[in-house]
Amino acid sequence: MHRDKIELLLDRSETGFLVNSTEKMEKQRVNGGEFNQCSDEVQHVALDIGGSLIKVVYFSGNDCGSFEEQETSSSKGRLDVPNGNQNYCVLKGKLHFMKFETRKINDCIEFLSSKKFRCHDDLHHEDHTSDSHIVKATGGGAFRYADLFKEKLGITLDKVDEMDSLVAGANFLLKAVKCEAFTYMDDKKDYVQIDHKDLYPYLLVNIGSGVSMIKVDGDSKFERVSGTSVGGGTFWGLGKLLTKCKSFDELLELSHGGNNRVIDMLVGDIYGGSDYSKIGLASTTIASSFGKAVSENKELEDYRPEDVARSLLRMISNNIGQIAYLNALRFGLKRIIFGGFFIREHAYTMDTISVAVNFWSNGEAKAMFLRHEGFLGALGAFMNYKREGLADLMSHLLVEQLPKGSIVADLNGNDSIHCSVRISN
Ligand SMILES: Nc1ncnc2c1ncn2[C@@H]1O[C@H](COP(=O)(O)OP(=O)(O)O)[C@@H](O)[C@H]1O
Ligand SMILES: CC(C)(COP(=O)(O)O)[C@@H](O)C(=O)NCCC(=O)O
Repeated sequence: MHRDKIELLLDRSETGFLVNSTEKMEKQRVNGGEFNQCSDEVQHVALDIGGSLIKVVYFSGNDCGSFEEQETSSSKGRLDVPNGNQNYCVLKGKLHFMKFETRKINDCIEFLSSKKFRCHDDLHHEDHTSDSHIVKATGGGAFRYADLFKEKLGITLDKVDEMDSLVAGANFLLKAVKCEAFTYMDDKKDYVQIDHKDLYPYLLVNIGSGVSMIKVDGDSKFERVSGTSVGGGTFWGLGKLLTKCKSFDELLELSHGGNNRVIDMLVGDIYGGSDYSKIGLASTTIASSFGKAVSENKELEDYRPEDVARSLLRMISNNIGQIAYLNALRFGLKRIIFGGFFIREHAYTMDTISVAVNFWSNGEAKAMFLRHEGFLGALGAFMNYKREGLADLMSHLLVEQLPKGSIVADLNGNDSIHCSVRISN
C-alpha cells in the first residue's frame, strides 16, 4: 500500500513537551506497561538551519507498525473516515517544534539520531536501510551543513528556498491557525482573525540574524523587496559584547530592568526639556540612540548593563519598525507582519516595533505578530513535502479543529501541538 496524501490537522492548542512524553513512553516500555511495541514514531522532519538557530518541525504519530497494519486497525490512534468518494484515515499525534543554536549543531544531530524517524523517501522504498533518506531543509545551513548531515546521519537535505519557505509558512499559519496573528500595543495583545480573501497583499518582515522584507501577494506569489543587516544577530552580538551576557535569554531578561533614557539622547536633552513641536517631535522621542554616551565622561563600566541592553533593544526594534514601514509605504501595504526568532513574543520588542510603525505611518499601518514567529521557514519546508504528494495540509480543517477561545500556548520554545495526519488511500 502506498500513501497518496497526508494532511495535517491540529486537534487543539494543547501543548506537551516532546522530551517528557517520549521519556514517559520509554519508561512504560521498560516497565513492560501498556505501551507494548508502540512508540511515537517521528515522521516528516523539516529543518530551517539559520545563521543563529536551527528550527526543527516534525510530526510524530502513534504509528504502530506498517501502513497495511494500520489499514485494518482502528484502535491505535487511527480512525477511518469516508471523505466523499475517497477513504482516508487519521493518524493522531503531535506536531513538534524545537530549536537548537546553530553553533551547537551537534546537539541537533544527536537529537535527530536518537529519534527513530521516517523520512518521506521511506514511503516509496520498502528498503528502509537505504541511505537515500531525504529531509526537507531550508536556510543557509541547508547548503553549509549538507555534507555534515550526510556524513553523520546518512540524510540528504532536500533544499527548499528560504524565502519560499518563509512565505509558505506565514501564509499557512495566517490561513489555518486560529489566534495566530495579533497586534500588540500598550501591553495589550489583540488576536486578529484575517479573512482569507482579504489576506493579500501584506509585508512579511522576518527578523532572524538579519532581516528580510517580503511583499506577499498570494500563495507562492511574492517579492523580497528589502532587507537590513541590522537584525537579531546585531542585538545579540552587540549585546553580548557590551553586557557580557552569556545567553540571548539573559540579555532579553536584562533589558526588562533597564532604562534607555540613561544612554539615549532624547529630543528634550537637546532642546532644554521642550518638545520640538514644529516638526512633531516630543521631548521624550529618542533623538540619538546611545547619544548620551558621547557627552558624558563615562566608560562602558559606568553604565548599568540593564540600561545598555534596553537601549540596544529599542534602537534595533525601532530601526526595523521604521524600515518596514517605509517599505510598506513604497508599495501601499497596510499590513506588516513580523516573524523571526528575534521577537520571542517579548513585550517590549513588540511594543517598540508597533509604536514605530504607528508613529511613522500616522496610525495608517499596523504591525502584527505571529504566535509561531520563529518557525515560519521550518513550517514552510515541512509543507514542501506536499510537492511529493506527501503532506497536504488542509488549512480549513485546521481552523475547525481549534476550539473557540482556546488558550493559546507560547510556542517559542521547544513545544508541541496535538494534531492528526490525514492519510488518503
Ligand atoms: N536562544 C536563542 N539563542 C540565540 N538567539 C536567539 C535565541 N532566541 C532568540 N534569538 C534571536 O533570534 C535571532 C535568530 O532568529 P531566527 O529567526 O532563528 O534567525 P536565523 O534563521 O538567522 O537563525 C538571533 O539573532 C537572536 O536575536
Ligand atoms: C541572508 C539572510 C536572508 C539569511 O537569513 P537569516 O539566517 O538571517 O534568517 C538574512 O540574514 C538577510 O536578509 N539579511 C539582510 C541582508 C540585506 O538585505 O542587507
